[in-house]
This record gives sequence, C-alpha cells and structure tokens, in this order.
Amino acid sequence: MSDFKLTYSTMFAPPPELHQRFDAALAAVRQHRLGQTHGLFLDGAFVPRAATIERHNPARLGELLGRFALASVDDVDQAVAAARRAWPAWRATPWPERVALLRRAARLVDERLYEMAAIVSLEVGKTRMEALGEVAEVSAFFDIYAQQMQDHAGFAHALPNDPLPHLVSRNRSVMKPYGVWAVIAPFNYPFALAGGPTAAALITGNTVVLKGSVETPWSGLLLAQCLKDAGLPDGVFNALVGDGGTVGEALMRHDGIGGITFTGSYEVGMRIYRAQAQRAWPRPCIAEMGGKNAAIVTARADLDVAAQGIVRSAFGMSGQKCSALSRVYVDRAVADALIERLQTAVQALAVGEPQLQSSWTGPVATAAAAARHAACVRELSGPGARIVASGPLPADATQGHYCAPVVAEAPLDHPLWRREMFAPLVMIGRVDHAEQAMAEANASPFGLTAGFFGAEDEVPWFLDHIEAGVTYVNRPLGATTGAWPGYQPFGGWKGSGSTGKALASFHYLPQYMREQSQTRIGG
Ligand SMILES: NC(=O)c1ccc[n+]([C@@H]2O[C@H](COP(=O)([O-])OP(=O)(O)OC[C@H]3O[C@@H](n4cnc5c(N)ncnc54)[C@H](O)[C@@H]3O)[C@@H](O)[C@H]2O)c1
Ligand SMILES: N[C@@H](CCC=O)C(=O)O
Repeated sequence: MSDFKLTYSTMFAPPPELHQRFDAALAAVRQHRLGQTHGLFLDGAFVPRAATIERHNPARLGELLGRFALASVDDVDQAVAAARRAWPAWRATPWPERVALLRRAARLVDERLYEMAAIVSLEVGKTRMEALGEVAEVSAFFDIYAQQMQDHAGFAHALPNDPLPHLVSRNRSVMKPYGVWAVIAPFNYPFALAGGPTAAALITGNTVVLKGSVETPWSGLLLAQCLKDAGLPDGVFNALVGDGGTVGEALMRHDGIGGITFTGSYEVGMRIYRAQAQRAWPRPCIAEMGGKNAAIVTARADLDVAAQGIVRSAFGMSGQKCSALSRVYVDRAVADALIERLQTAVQALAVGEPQLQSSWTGPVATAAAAARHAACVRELSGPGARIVASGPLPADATQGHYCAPVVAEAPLDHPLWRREMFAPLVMIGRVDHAEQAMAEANASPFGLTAGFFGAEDEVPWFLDHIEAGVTYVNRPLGATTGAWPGYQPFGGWKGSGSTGKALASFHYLPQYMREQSQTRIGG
C-alpha cells in the first residue's frame, strides 16, 4: 500500500489491505468503544455533564454508539474563559514550535486513521471510503497549514526603512492572531470541518472553542484526543457539543471571541455573518455555506463520462455533501440518451450498510433528512415533473434512515431548482443550448461547485462564465464533488461562502490573523 495516496479521487480503487485494516478497526470499535458515556473537552480535560444525548448508528438504529455530554451556555463561558487564559502563552509560543506540535497531531491522526474512520462512518452513516477520506483529509489540512506557516516564515516581513536623512526608522509588517477563535461544524463532515479550521486557527496562534453538531458529537472528541496527545497545552483547544439555537448562538455572540469559522447551512451562516457585523466591532467571520450545485451537459459531451460523474456526485454520501450535484442542465438533443445512461447507472448502485466494502452508499444521517427526501420526491412526482429513475434500497432498509437514489426531470420553473435538498436526489432540465444552461446554472443564490461535460473547445467558455468557487471539467470521478486539500482548494462564491478564499488554498491562513504595521525609530 506504500505508493497509494488516499484522496476523494483515488478512493474508488483502494488496495485490498486498506479494506482489511478497516474491517479490523471496525470490529475493535464495535467490541470496545460503543455504548460509553463521553464528556465535553474543557481546559485540557474530558469532563462529564448531567445532560447527555444518546446517538445511534443511522444504518442500524438499534445500535447505540454512546451517550454524549450536552453543553450549556455556562459551558460556553467556561470554554471561552479557558481559551482566553491559554491564549497569551500560545500566541507567544514561537511559530516553529506550533508548527511542530500540529505536525505531531497530524501523525497521530494518520496512526489512528482506521479506528477514527470506523467511528466517523458509524456516526455519520458514510461509507468506509468516505470516512477514511474524511479522516485523512484532516492530517492533510494540518500539514498544509504547517507548511504554509513555514513557507511564509510566520508571516512577518521586514519593510524598507523610511527614506529619512537623520533618523533610522525601521518598518515591519507582522501578522498576529485575533484571540479565541470559534469553530462551528456541521453534521456531515464533523471531523474534517472541525479539524481544518481548528488547524488554521491554532497554527496562526489563536486558541479554539469548537462547537460540534448534536447529530454527530463523537468526532470533535476524537480531534480533542489527538491534540491532547500531541501535547497541546490545556485550554488551547476546547470542544463542546450543543444545540445550535442556544449553545451555538451563545458562542457566536460571545464577547470573548476574536473570530469565527462557521460551516453549515445558508440560513444559519447568514445569521452568524450578520450578527458579527452588528457588534461593537466586527469579528472576522468565515462562513462556508450551502450549495445547489449544477452540471452542464452539452450536445458534444461524452455521455458515458457525464453519467458516471453525475451519479457519483449526486448520490455519493447519499447526497449529503455541500458539493453534491443537485441540478443537471442537458442539451435537449442528448437528454434522452443521458437519461437512459443514468437509469442504468442508478439501478446498479449498491445502497446498503455503509461499513461494508460492498456498499457504495448508505443511509442519510437523520430521520429529518429522510423525511425531507420523501417530501422532495412527492413534489417531483407532481404536475410537470416526473421521476425518471429510482435506485434500489437494501432488504433491511427499515433498520436505518435509507432513501432510494432518485433522478427526476422537471420544468425549469419548478421551485425545487432553487432549494438545497441535501438528500439523494438530482434534477434534470432540458435546455435549447449551452448559453441557456449557463444562465440557469448561474441563476442561483449559491455558487459552491459546478461541473461541465462538453467538447474541449467549449471549456474556456465554461470556466469564464460559471459562477462557482470549485469547478470540474469532464470528470468521471465526480461532476461536482471530491476536492482534496492541496489539489483542489475548496470554497464557495455568492451565498455559499463569505470570503472568496478557499479551504487549504494559498490565501486561507492569513484570514486567521490581523496585520500590525510596526515602525520603530532607532533600535
Ligand atoms: N460550504 C461548505 O464547505 C460546507 C461543508 C459542509 C456542509 N455545508 C452545509 O451545511 C449544511 C448541512 O449541515 P447542518 O445541517 O449541520 O447545518 P446547520 O446550519 O443546521 O448547522 C451547522 C452548525 O451550526 C450550528 N447552529 C445552528 N444554529 C445556530 C445558531 N443560531 N448559532 C450558531 N450555531 C448554530 C449547528 O448546531 C451546527 O453545529 C448544508 O447546507 C451544507 O451545504 C457546507
Ligand atoms: N470537500 C467535499 C465536500 C464537503 C462538504 O460537505 C467535496 O469536495 O466533495
């Protein structure tokens, strides 16, 4: 397995040893780790709380994963206070030491890859390959941000002395951390989207309070354990789990925080972004939000490649990726031929227990997501629209939150073209020409990812006109999904992201620091 590098592009053909190691780790987790009670991670210790929530495997609702402490608003105060106490020493720690510590944490993530992926798979209901990818992505984030800190020598620059005849006036630009950085993570990537922003915040000298989703409370604790074992001082990282409307709200409004990274829905992200602007002074707010991702298929596309890319991005992780493909605009000259291919591909999908090697996708994470899927399918069975393909369900589908993958054709004015569905459902719309497809693709408040299937000479036009932060051209590995740190920077435009700077890009890290211009006479 030595020359195999796991990414979301390579995950479709892993070596057999990877499966063996995952199977062994899963068995060990089932034997030793399930059913326990977990605390919050506060000021360097795992602390119990009276209020807990039970979490079950979304693929086997009878399997109890554990009981997880629920934070209160008082815990938010305690976590922010701990992070504030820890900040002066952490920001004074020379950046090479912070880099070395974060690299140690990355190696611990690598060592624990299989065990943590088994837990993430059980917690979210994602397949083994998606879960292994999510965990491996975190060590990639840590390494990339460590390398960037090193490449920029801690982001301190000497500038020319002022052109004065009789005085020496020395100038520097120094980037400094903001203080306590709040990280609010979604349910669908609870490890990677907690780990990535946390790595960026820590390496730049901020301390962190993470709030994970109540749907997936375990992942943040796994991250805490890696950071603790790597030697992170007490209070530098704190992990809470709690209700968004109370605990999340208290954290994002807390006077003790210096900045915030939120990843989640458009509605919550915009609420947090607006709230930061209304404070006594604005806190930087990196809001990574939802998507309504489109693919364009022109009359000259390779339809086999297009069908493969569409199915992987619409139904991978059962449509619960912010990058999931939700809209396909296809030239009417080839629409029937594309639909035929999609029907065949959808029928062949292996939907089943996500921990099994044989399963290509699993259930959705929650009962609410399954209900949303059912409601969308009803809407798409109504006037004007039609279901053109519905994939298989496992024999024991009632054991979990399973939903059949669905392809629907709909008129271009159907209301569901505008709403994020976050379920295994993709809509097809026929267009007269590529310009109409582009106009439809861009007529969305979102602008996260986009795909294109067409001829080589059409590609520059697509890249020039599409309003999306992450673009893929003629990609069978996924029309709109599957960015990997270091290969595809990942961030949204318009209502999908507040900064225009992508995760793991060259431009990401400076957002966690503020510039100080230093002019000194003499010295
Ligand atoms: N752009 C990206 O990189 C990206 C990545 C993953 C997921 N997402 C998006 O996330 C959504 C799915 O995740 P979700 O259902 O967990 O999203 P969500 O917005 O419901 O919740 C995200 C987090 O915000 C918290 N929260 C909720 N209300 C809050 C409030 N008032 N104040 C502070 N925090 C609050 C939640 O508890 C959770 O931890 C989808 O819209 C998806 O597209 C975006
Ligand atoms: N990084 C993932 C999406 C994360 C959002 O949910 C991808 O590129 O498909």
